[in-house]
Amino acid sequence: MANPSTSLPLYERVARKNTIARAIELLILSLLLSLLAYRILSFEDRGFSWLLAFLCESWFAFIWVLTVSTKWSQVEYQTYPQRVLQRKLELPPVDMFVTTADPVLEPPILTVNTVLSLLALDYPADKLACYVSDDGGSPLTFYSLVEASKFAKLWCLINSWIELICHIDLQDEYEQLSQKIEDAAKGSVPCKLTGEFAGFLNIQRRNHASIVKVIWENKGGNANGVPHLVYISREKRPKHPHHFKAGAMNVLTRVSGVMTNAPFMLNVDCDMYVNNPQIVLHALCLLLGVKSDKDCAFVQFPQHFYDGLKDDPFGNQLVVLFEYLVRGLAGIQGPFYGGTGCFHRRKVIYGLSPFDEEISGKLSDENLQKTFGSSVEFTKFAAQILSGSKSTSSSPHDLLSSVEMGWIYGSTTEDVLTGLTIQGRGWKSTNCTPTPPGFLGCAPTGGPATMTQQKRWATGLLEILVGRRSPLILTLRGKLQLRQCLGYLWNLLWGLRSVPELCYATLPAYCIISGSRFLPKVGEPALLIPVAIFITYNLYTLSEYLRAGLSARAWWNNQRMWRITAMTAWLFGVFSVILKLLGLSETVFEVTQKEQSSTNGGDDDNADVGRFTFNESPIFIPATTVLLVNLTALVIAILGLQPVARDGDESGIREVIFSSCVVLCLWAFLKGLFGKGKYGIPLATAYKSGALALLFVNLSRWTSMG
Ligand SMILES: O=c1ccn([C@@H]2O[C@H](COP(=O)(O)OP(=O)(O)O[C@H]3O[C@H](CO)[C@@H](O)[C@H](O)[C@H]3O)[C@@H](O)[C@H]2O)c(=O)[nH]1
Ligand SMILES: [Mn+2]
Repeated sequence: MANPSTSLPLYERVARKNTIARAIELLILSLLLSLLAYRILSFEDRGFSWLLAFLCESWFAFIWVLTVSTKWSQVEYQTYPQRVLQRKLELPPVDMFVTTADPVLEPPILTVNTVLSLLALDYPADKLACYVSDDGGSPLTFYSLVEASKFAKLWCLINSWIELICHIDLQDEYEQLSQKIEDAAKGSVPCKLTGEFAGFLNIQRRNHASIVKVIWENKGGNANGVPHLVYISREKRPKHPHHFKAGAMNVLTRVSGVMTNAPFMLNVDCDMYVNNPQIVLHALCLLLGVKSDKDCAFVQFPQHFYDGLKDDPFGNQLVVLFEYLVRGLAGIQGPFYGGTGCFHRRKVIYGLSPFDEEISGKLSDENLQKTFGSSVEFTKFAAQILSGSKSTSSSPHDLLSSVEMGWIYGSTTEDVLTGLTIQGRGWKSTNCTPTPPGFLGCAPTGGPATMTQQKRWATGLLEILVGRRSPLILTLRGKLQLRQCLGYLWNLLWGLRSVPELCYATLPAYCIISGSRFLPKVGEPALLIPVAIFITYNLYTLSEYLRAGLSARAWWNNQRMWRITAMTAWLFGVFSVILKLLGLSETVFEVTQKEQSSTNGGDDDNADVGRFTFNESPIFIPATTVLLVNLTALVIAILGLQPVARDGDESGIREVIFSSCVVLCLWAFLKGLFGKGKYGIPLATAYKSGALALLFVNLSRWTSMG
C-alpha cells in the first residue's frame, strides 16, 4: 500500500473565481464597442478630430480585448516543499547562474549578496553549483566573489541567508566583507594583478580572452559545505557581436554543461537575491510534480523588489501585473520567461521539444545526464569548450541560436523571446508564488533609469514582434496557443501604444485650438458612453489595486506613469526598432542603474524620494511637448479665445476637462519645468519642446482657418 505522505500531490493548481471582474471587463468592452459604433454612425460631416478619435479608440478597444482575454482564466499554484522531502527521492542537482555586466551600474556588493543567498539555499550544498558571468571583466567583481567565498565558508553550518544576516558574530564578518569590497572599489583595482588576478592584467572590457576561475570547489561533495562557485568572464572581441545577456546565459549554459551539467538551471540577475531559502524545493514541486514534463518547461517566480518606494511613484513595481495578468497567462500556456528568478529544464534549453521527448521514450530528468551526455549536440559543445578559446571564437556566438537552442538572440528582451520560443515548441510553463516571495531585486528609481529600462523593453518586445519568431508565426506554424499569442501581443505591442497615446493626449488641445470637437455634445445622450467608460474603467482598475493590497495612491501613480512611459520611453523604443529595420543602427542592451541601498537615499532628504528626475536625454521631449500644448490650450480656453465653429461644433467643457486630465498625468513634468538640478527639465529640452509645441499650435490654428 502506498505511503499516504508520499502520495500527496506536490502542488495544487487552483482556478481563481473572477466572475465579477469578468462581467465588468465585458461591460467596459461593450461600452468601447458602442462608442466605436456611434462614431461610425455619425461620421458624416465630422472632421479630422472625429476620425483620429475613432482610430485611437479602435486601438484602445483592441488592446482591451487582449487584456480581457489574457486575464480571463486566472490560476494559482500552491506548492508543498515539505512533501518533496517526504518522498525521499534523490534530490536532483541544480546549476545556478548570476549575470553581472558593469561594476559601476551594478555595485559588486549586490552581486555578492545575491551569490551568498544562493550559496546559503536550503538544499544540499553538493547538489548546487553557482556560476557567475561577469560581462564587465572586472577584477573588482572577481575579488569580491573571492572574499565572499571566504565568508561563506564561515557559515557552512548555518543554512539560511536570513538567519545568517541575523547572526551577530557573522554580522561583524559581513560588515568587514562589505567594507573590504567598498575599499577595493575606491582603489579601482583590488590588488596588484598578480597570482589569481593575473588573468585580468591589461584586459580591455570589450577585447579579452575568456577567464574561467573556480573560486571554490566543494571537494568530496559535502552536503553541508559551500556549493561550487565559478567565475566566468567570456571572451569578447570588438568585431564580434556578444549578444548581451543572452550571450552571457549561453556561455553559462555551456560552461556548466561540461562542469556539473545539472538537469535544472536557476538564473537570476545580479541584484535579485533569494528571499525564500526553500525556493528550490518550491520549484521542484512543479518540475517533478507535473504529470508530464511538457506541462512545465520552466518555473517562473514573480519579480518583487526590496527597495520599492512607497506607493510605487515610478510605476515599475509591477505588482498588479503579476497579480492578474501573469496569473491569467498561467491559466493558458504559462507565464512568460522574465529573465530572472526562473528554473529551466536544461533539456528544454538545449532545444528539445515535448514531441521529441515522446518519440525518444521517457527521457526523465534523472537520466538526462546520461542521455544528453552522449548526444551529438552536447558532445559538440563540450568539445568546443574543452578545445580552448581559439576554436570557440570561430562560431560560438551563434551556434546555440542557430539551432533554436539556448537563449535566443536578436532582441533586447531575450527573456521574453526565449520563453516564447520554448512555448512555441509546445511546452507550458508555471508560475510559483510562495510566501515569503522567492526573490527580491532592485527597482529602478528616478526618471532616467526607469526610462532606460522601459525603452529597452519596448525595443526588445517590438523586435520580437517583427522578427521571425513572432507569436503570430508561432501560432500559425508552431504550437503556440491562440490565447497565449494574444497574451504575447498584449506585451509586444507596448511600444506601438505610444502613437495612439500621443495622438489622444493632444486631441483635446487640438480641438480647443482649432475650434472642433471629438466628443458628443453636452446634452447628447451619446456623451454618456465616454463618460461611463471613463468612470467604470478608473473605478475598476482602482479596485484591482485595492484588492491586491495597494493604495489608491499607488493606483494613481501607475496610471500616470503608464501615460508618461508610453509618451516617452516606448516612443523611443519604436524609433530604435525603425532605425534597426532601416539598417541604420543596432539595438543595444543598456544596463539599468542599481542603487546600492535604498535606505541611505544619497544626499536626498525624504521629501524628495520618489520625485521624478530628469536628464539631458531627448526622451523627455515628447511628454514635455504634450504638456505645453495642453497648457496652451487651457489658457486659450480660459481666456475664451478658441475659434467658434458653425452649429456649435466647437470645443467645450468636455475638451477642457480632458485636457486638464492630461496635465494632471503630466504633473511631474510641470513641476520639472520649474525644478532645479536633476529635478528640473534641462533648458535645452524645454526649448525644443517649446518649439515643437508652437509648431503644433500653429498647425492646429491653420487647419481651423483652412
Ligand atoms: O551585456 C549584458 C547586459 C546585461 N547583463 C545582465 O542582465 C541582467 C539584467 O539587466 P538589468 O539592467 O538589470 O535589466 P532589467 O531591466 O532590470 O532586467 C529585466 O529585463 C531584462 C530584459 O530586458 C531581463 O533580461 C532581466 O532578467 C529582467 O530582470 C543583469 O544581471 C545584467 O548584469 C549581462 O549579463 N550582459
Ligand atoms: Mn534588474
